[in-house]
Amino acid sequence: MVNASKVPELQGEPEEISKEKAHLAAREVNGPVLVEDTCLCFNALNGLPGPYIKWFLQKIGHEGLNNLLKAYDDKSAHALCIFSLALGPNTDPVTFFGKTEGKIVPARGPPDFGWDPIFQPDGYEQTYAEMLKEEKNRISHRSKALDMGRVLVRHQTHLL
Ligand SMILES: O=P(O)(O)OP(=O)(O)OP(=O)(O)OC[C@H]1O[C@@H](n2cnc3c(O)ncnc32)[C@H](O)[C@@H]1O
Ligand SMILES: [Mg+2]
Repeated sequence: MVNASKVPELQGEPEEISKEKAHLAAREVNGPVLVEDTCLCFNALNGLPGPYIKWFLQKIGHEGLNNLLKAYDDKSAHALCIFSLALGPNTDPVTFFGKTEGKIVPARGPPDFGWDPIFQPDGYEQTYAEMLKEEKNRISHRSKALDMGRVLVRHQTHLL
């Protein structure tokens, strides 16, 4: 387990942040690490809040996030999950990710997990929060990232 306080809060594009975080964490533990980050990217805002969604959610909540898009007709967004696997401090981390397209809506459904109530995936009438867990897991950014991870590991046996 890495002491998260020793890993600096990085800024930049999601993939760079994830890779650098894995690299720093691998240096800290002097061994292999797998890091995961989740971004919520508003297309009208060129991808923001993106990797900073945790802080935006904490500070302005679901209503504030909806308000950020008030000035725009485009409410589309994507949920992005990025994993980076660093086998050690001296190897380049391998990154895999998954993306689910959708739109930002006024909160609906149980408010117990993150921004689930304000994200409605394309092709669905329900928000992530209104879906059954199994249904969300089937289409989620995270499950797509893990699918890509499985494919990568299968094709790169030297990773194991
Ligand atoms: O800073 P770290 O240690 O990564 O903490 P974290 O895992 O809570 O933070 P992330 O940046 O990875 O997550 C971004 C935010 O998105 C939320 N979140 C993550 N996965 C989500 C999902 O599938 N649906 C809704 N919200 C999610 C989570 O609660 C955070 O507020
Ligand atoms: Mg995280």
